Amino acid sequence: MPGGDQELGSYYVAVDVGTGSVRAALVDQRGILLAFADQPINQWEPQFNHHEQSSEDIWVACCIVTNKVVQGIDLNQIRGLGFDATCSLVVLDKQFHPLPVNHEGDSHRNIIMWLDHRAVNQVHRINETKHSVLQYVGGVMSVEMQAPKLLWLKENLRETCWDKAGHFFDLPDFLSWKATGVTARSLCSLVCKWTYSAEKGWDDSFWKMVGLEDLVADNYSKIGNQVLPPGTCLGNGLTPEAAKDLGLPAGIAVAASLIDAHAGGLGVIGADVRGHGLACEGQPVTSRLAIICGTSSCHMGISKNPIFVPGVWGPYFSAMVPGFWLNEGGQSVTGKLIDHMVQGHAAFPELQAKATARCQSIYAYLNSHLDLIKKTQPVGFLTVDLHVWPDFHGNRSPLADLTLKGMVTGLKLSQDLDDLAILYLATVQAIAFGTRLIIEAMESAGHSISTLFLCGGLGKNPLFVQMHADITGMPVVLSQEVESVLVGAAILGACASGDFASVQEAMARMSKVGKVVFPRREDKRYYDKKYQVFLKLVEHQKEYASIMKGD
Ligand SMILES: Nc1ncnc2c1ncn2[C@@H]1O[C@H](COP(=O)(O)OP(=O)(O)O)[C@@H](O)[C@H]1O
Ligand SMILES: O=C(CO)[C@H](O)[C@H](O)COP(=O)(O)O
Repeated sequence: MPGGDQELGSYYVAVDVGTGSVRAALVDQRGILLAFADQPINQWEPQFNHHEQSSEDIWVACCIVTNKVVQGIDLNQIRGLGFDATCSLVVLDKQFHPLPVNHEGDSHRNIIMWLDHRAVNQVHRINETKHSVLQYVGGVMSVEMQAPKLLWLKENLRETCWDKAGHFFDLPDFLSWKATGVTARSLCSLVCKWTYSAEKGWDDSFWKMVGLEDLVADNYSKIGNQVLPPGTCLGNGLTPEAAKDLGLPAGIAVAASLIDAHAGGLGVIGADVRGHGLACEGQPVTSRLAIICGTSSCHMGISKNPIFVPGVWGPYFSAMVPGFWLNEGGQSVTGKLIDHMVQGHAAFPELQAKATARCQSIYAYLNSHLDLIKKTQPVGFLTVDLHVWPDFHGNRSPLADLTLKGMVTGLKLSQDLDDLAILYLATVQAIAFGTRLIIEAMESAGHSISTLFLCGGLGKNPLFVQMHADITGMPVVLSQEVESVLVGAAILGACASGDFASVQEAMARMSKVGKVVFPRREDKRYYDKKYQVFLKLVEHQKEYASIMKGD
């Protein structure tokens, strides 16, 4: 009986390809992780703002982790496989071999990563068209989406890449193709990153207007002309060749995949919240905002009707939860920014040595160091005169301005560990203020959000979580399973296997509330003042730019 306790022996394999590593898990029908493995993946930055990866490397990493998580179990118990991955662009030739996305002609590096900002000129021209598809990406297309990257390849690598290309995949779709041989794309990737409409399909006039008419002429075969809802079972399931690579049984169901943030959304947003004293209890699921915080942060809010939020991606129909519209706010670098600030500080070697001596992560060490130096005041008050604007890689939402830069005000001559810890705190706070700005934009356009569901690597950082609660004034729910993105990928595998009738049913069964972190209301006045400063920072940055532009 699907979903019944007698089937607790049915397992799903979930694979999550993040920016920095590939993770896999063996997950049961209750959404519990029985085994976990991870493997770092290579990134190349051949020039500033060019970020590349290798689809071959990534597949090898997927195989390493899946082989590990199924060790010692009866493979007959595995019912389905689900993939999620970052929304990076994979380029293959007509025989499905990698093609170079770089001037060096290195075909091993055949992925333009999501955070790559090489196509600034191209996205600017796309936005100047004011084409109606732009209404569905928050009004302004991001340089991180696929159309500007395709145009860049056509204009810069015509002979070595563009003319030879047979297939452009979003990374999640590349993985499902590799596992099944099916080139169908997921509705999630095409709607969110490629301007496809769940209701109207491709818009020929857009591709012609931006100079990519060759994709239309080919009936979109290079970018996808068969589109399936996430969780749909693909073809005949896992091919014998992929089964051998992954260490899994041939023929098991493989799901149409999801972008990683969307898998995180599925993994957390549908949990039963009864008994936790949360405002969203008894309220529609649209009162919940999933925030997936890894290298970047993604703010996933759903609605029954389309909501147009300037500067926030979407509305996207059925791209995450079937039947719901999705708005996706985001911050292009969050985990990456924290790492950048901490690792670039003069006291970093001292921090590393002290953390290693205590067998702690550098972040656990910094958090305990802040607790020491705060004395009797709340820890957040240590940044009364140190403020950060976090857009070191442009602003994704809600300002949708890739020219914005990072700012720090309140620097001193000291370079000791206290100084590093307080800069780290101010950076974490700045990211949380960015989330507050995104939530305000979503609410003023019609969303009504009361509760945050946070996951991703930064969910392991209690300071990051508490600051998000304090600064937004909303409770933050953490899932029982820290690796909630993998629960989302497992939900896909479970749906593809036919064990659940719908994504909603699988979400309700497999995502579970763990810890709830409530805001410290007594600190509200302080954070409201710091938020005023935060808003001034960007106002001033724009003034500086305009002064420098003037004669
Ligand atoms: N144990 C930890 N404590 C605090 N922060 C962590 C921890 N582990 C990871 N992080 C943060 O999470 C970020 C990576 O998150 P992750 O979800 O693994 O990223 P991605 O999916 O983009 O590869 C890192 O940049 C780091 O700042
Ligand atoms: O654009 C995105 C989702 O739509 C993500 O930012 C991108 O996929 C990278 O994710 P992560 O920071 O978890 O590696």
